[in-house]
Amino acid sequence: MNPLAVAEKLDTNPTLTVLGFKHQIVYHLHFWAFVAVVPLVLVQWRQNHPLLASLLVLFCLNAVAVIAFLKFRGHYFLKGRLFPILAVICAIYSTAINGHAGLYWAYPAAAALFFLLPLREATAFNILFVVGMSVVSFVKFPEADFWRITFSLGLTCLFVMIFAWLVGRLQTELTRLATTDPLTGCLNRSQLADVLNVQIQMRERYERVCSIILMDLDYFKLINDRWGHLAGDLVLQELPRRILRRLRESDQLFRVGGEEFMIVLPETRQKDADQLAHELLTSISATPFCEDIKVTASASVAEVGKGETWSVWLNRADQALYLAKDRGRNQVVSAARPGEEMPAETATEGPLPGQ
Ligand SMILES: Nc1nc2c(ncn2[C@@H]2O[C@H](COP(=O)(O)OP(=O)(O)OP(=O)(O)O)[C@@H](O)[C@H]2O)c(=O)[nH]1
Repeated sequence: MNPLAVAEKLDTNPTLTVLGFKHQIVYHLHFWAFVAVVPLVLVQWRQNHPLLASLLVLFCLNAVAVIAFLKFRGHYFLKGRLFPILAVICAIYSTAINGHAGLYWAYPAAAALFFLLPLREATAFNILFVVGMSVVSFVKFPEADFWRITFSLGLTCLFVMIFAWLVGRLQTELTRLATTDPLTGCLNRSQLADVLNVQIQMRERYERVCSIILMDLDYFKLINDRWGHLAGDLVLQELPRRILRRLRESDQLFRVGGEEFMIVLPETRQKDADQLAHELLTSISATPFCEDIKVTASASVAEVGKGETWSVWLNRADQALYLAKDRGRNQVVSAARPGEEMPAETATEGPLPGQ
């Protein structure tokens, strides 16, 4: 299967929805908080509370900046921390000067903390917040109210913390499911374009090299036909284990098709990637899979060229892989340099599995 054709459809991939979950939360919390707080600026200003009004203006400016950054740059700054810090300061100060009218804002502020900060940070921050609110309510309200406020705010924090913790776990699991292939544990195609684009930017900005290896098992259909689909699956599971033994931490292994894999090798020249590809093919063919299934693979190698898009880069590797298959399989072919054509070849059949 041509990985190019599939990766082209990434824009409509539901995986992006899972990966964009945190951005969505940050966006909506800032947007609706902005809508709610703008009228409060006027109210506090009219009630002659210039400091609180200024803090709220700062809060609104931060919200606008975060929304704009998310909309136009696709990221936000300070990990969204200014929102909870300002919200907490405003809620405590407002309770100190406005009494109950300020206290009501403590509850949404406490909840927002858990959705904007990492869980531990949010928990620590919320403990400080509840202590701060308790001190203010002890000074400001009758003792019965102090206890009510402390317990109700504490309980709200606990409930939201449990909810945020469960949502966080679900999000982690969903991200894992969305980005990895369940059979082999390799990365799936969902982030292929992003990963290649990062390497292209490194090439353009800092002249850093990067190569890819495309690898396709030979006559895999025959393995399925002869030993059964389950044995085929076992071969597909064993293959990444053999490949990963030879890779560096920074290398990434993708399953881009049924029996087709791609390795991204940052900081690796074509010559070195070519040598690695030969070693990988040897490690595949030298020892049978599942004790008696002899497997070979064909591979191609392509170093990223200057000014290339990821699809052109991948296409060069794809052409070279076709050539490796045409030349009889169980071999590595280096991709043509950018702009050059691959030579045409007449097909020769390689050894069949088990032979
Ligand atoms: N067991 C198993 N087989 C799979 C899986 N995904 C794809 N396949 C099989 O892989 C085979 C790929 O066959 P082809 O595309 O003809 O390629 P091939 O037989 O390897 O031949 P060449 O690539 O030309 O050497 C098909 O029979 C698919 O059913 C999988 O997850 N498990």
